[in-house]
Parts: sequence; structure tokens; C-alpha cells
Amino acid sequence: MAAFHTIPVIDYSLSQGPQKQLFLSQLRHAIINVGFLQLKNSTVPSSLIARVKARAPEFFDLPQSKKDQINIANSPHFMGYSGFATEVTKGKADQREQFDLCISPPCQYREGDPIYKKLWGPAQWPDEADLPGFRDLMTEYYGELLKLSANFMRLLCESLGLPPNAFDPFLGDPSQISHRGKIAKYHAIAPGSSNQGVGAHYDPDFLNILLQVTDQGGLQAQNHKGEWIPVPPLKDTFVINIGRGLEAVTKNVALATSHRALSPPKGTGPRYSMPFSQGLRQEIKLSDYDLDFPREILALRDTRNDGRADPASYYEFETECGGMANLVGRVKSHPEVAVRHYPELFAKYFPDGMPAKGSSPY
Ligand SMILES: O=C(O)CCC(=O)C(=O)O
Ligand SMILES: [Fe+2]
Repeated sequence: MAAFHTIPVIDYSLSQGPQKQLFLSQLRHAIINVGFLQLKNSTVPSSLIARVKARAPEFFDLPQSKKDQINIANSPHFMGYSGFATEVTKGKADQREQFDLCISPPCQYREGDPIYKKLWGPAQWPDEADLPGFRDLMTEYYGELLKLSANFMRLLCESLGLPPNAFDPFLGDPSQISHRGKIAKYHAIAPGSSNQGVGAHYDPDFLNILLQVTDQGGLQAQNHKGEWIPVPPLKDTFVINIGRGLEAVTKNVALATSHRALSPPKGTGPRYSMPFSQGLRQEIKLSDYDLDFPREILALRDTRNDGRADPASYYEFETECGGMANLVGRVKSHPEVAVRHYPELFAKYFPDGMPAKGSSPY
């Protein structure tokens, strides 16, 4: 299979009518050979997308003291504000600020439970008086994304020759699953400084649905030859990409693809984006499942060029249950949270203590 040079744009509305088979074949190609796609005409109303885009930047305009009050380090659930350039990817600081938020059931961890049960719990929200209506708007938006991702998962199964409900064991009761969203602000490149908005990485979970809030571009996906292919912002369109969890459970049929975001060029203003990651049951060990793919689907996987230009960062999905794999991923990227709330994991993954600002062994 030739390396991809564009990101497929797929029309969700085709899946709801007589052209469903065309939709499924386009989806199959994107999932097996690219690992990225852009979904247009989804079920998320464009008026809602417009309101979310208009308000997402407001969080970052709060006074620094207000943002610091809901710092991510307060939260065992890794929810809240991460200051500029505090997150590190592949040893280098990402030139972005972030606000991690979610819709989540209450924290279910009880004394004696596995530690990963602590990972899920409520977001830290800014005061209602500071951003009136912001929390309700984001809650409405994530509710719509959840509906979309549930339907999209069923279509994804069908595109790979599986029954539409093949992923139900991983997804469980939707009201008991926590999903992670975030708003990221990429600052324009300062003279002489790095243009790493977020460094090359694979996403951990099942499915990631990203809204590019502003129009500068900068998101790129890497093909197997190592070339960086732009994922341009398109109106009312979501970027969807496969995570390492879904790759693991499909025995590599679905492809997780390395990607990165470059900082916006000086003079174009900050770039904002909103990644969302679909959660999955914490107790489940993905490698215990053997999905029954038709032979022709496995043949598509086996004839794909599987060389990876970017060595896959390891997410423990092959050896640990989903909750632990996710927790370890969060610990590695947020040692400031781990040192306070997960001291044993911190000691295991950071035996030399807290890394200097702007550096990390991962
Ligand atoms: O902001 C973007 O365009 C990409 C963000 C991303 O890949 C991530 O946060 O995992
Ligand atoms: Fe990502």
C-alpha cells in the first residue's frame, strides 16, 4: 500500500442512507491504511460547534490566578489547568497551555480498590461567575460528541466486517465511563524558540475526535515513510484518529498514527484545538479479546506497509488492563500530578525524582 499523502474526508450523512456501503468502504480504507480521517456532516449541530468555538478561548483569558486555582496538580483525575510548556513530549516541552475537562461519573475509588479506579472523577471547573454558561455549553457539547462516537464505533465495526456491537464489552454502560476532553492553546512561536506545539506521539485510547477551533493549521500526521502530512482545519468537520488501545484490541487492523502539532507562525494569533478521547472500561484487558475479523480484512492489514517512522511509544495496553494503561500514560506525561496523588507510580516511573522543567525521560 502506498504511503498516504492526504487525509480522507468522509461524509457521515452517507452512512444514514442508500450510500452506506460507499461510506463503509471509505471508512475501512481510512482506518486500516491511514489511522486518520476528517468527518463532515456529522450529527453535532453546526450552531453548537460555532458556540463552542467562540467560547473555548475564553478559559485562557481568565487571570492567571484563577487558572492556577484549578491547576491539574490538585486533581487525582488529571483534570484542570496545565500551565504553558509544562507538558513534555519526547523530552521536549510542548509550547501549549491546556485545560483538561470531562464528563464523568463520580469517583468510584474505595480503599482497597485497584489504584487506577482513582483516575476517573470530576473535572475542576472555573467559577460560574467568571465564565457564565461555559460549563453547561461544554457539557452539552461533550454529550453530542458521545452520541457521535457511539454511533461511529458501530460503523467502524461494520467497516471491518464485525457485528456493529462488537466493541460493547469494552465500552460497557456509557453512564459509568469517563471520557476526557481538553482545550489546548498553542502560542505563536517566540523568536528563537521551539515550534513544538505538541511533539510527535500516539494517542492512548480508542478513538479521538478533535475539533480544530481556529484556522491556522499545524496538525500533521506521519505516514510510514516519515513524511508529515497536514490535517487542515475544515469547517464543521471533526478529525478522528485511532488510539493505541483500539490498535491493540484489533490486533493492528486499525492503525494508530503518530501525529504532532506545530506552533502557529508569529503574527497569526494563538491556535486553539479541542481533542476528545472516548473512554473504555477500566477493568478490561484488551489483549484478552480475539475479535473475529473476516479473512479479507486481515489481508488488508497484512498487505499494508507496517513500517513505523516513529517508534511507537509504549502504552501498556498489551499487558495491563485499560485503566492501568491509561493511568501510566497520564503519570508519564504529568509527573506533577503523580508525585502528589500516585507516589508509588511516581517513584517507579521517575526514579531520579522530578525531571527539570522542560525535560522528561518519556
Ligand atoms: O491540537 C492538535 O491539533 C493535536 C492535539 C493532540 O494530538 C493531542 O492533544 O493529543
Ligand atoms: Fe494526539
